[in-house]
Amino acid sequence: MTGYKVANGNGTAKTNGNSNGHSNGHCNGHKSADYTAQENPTGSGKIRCELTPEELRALRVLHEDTYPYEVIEEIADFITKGSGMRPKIGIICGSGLGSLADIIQDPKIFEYEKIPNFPVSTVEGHAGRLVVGTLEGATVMAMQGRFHFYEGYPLAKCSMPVRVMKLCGVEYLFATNAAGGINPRFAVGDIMLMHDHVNMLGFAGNSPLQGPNDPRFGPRFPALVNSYNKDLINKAIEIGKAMGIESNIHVGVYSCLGGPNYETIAELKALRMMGVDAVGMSTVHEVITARHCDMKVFAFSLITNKCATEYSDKKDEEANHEEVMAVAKNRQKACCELVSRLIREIHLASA
Ligand SMILES: O=P(O)(O)O[C@H]1O[C@H](CO)[C@@H](O)[C@H]1O
Ligand code: HPA
Repeated sequence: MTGYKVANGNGTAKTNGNSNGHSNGHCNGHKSADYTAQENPTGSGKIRCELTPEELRALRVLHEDTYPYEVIEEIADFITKGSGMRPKIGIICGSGLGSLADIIQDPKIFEYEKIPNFPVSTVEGHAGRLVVGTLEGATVMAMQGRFHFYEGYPLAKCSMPVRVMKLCGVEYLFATNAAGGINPRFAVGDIMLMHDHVNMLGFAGNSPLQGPNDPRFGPRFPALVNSYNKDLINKAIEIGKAMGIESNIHVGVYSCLGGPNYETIAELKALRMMGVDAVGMSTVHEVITARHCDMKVFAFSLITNKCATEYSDKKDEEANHEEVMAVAKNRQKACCELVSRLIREIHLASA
């Protein structure tokens, strides 16, 4: 064993073995990739200048996770050239809410696996396609499938597509999610317009903006008060009234936890005491990234389950992804109408 550890980009550490005979402690003049020379742990005192394939792979994974401006630019070019469009509105579809992308007209579809340097979706209810087209006259791009921290992606990678959207020309981010309702006034199927968030991953020292800051995206220390656009919230409330679903629309605070496990009763009680109304495992890092690069943000949670905040033996009070998906499917029509009408207003106001 050479005995040192490299992060593999999934938050775990791997120990590299000296299995292929390359780490022999000699400089052989071979021009290798970018790396820091290590003192040879075999004790010969010489510097080892060649990386093992495992080390190179680990470095590549780390590099992929950093997504420099130029890489994001390449992805954005791929999408704008491939679609012939510079979309103005970006939509992220929550669990079971992929139909928000199905209503896009004249769609150009990009499978994530065919987009260079793009991660892949691994969660049921997240198809893994980027759809570019028009909706209510506005140019839009929608992520039918988002990336979550619990899938093993670092937060910067989870929200990297928001920067792609920015470089494609997007000015407005619409982020949607399925969430558990903690506010006792919320019913399953209600929609909570997000007006603020509690970033539990941030409390734990994790941010999509960690690492060197590239000022071409935004400032080192972005302010997050007023992250959720008040005009859009007010317009959405008006639209809710016009749709006759006023009593199912709330304005509240969302909190993102790491997942994939759902919360304990004690955690839910603590969140409620902190003023949280709905809980999920996404969205917050996307909003932070969007605000960092000065996008206007509108976000909502579809309440797919009520979170129990008292101890009980009842199985039906436990959250599960099948229920989340089923409720989202039932409410997709209302969610699509809300989004379409709001996009129409934005489009008309800017025409
Ligand atoms: O936030 P979205 O992607 O809508 O999904 C929510 O639903 C899943 C749990 O059922 C979690 O991924 C949670 O974050
Ligand atoms: N907790 C966390 N994430 C969720 C929930 C929940 O109850 N429902 C949907 N996503």
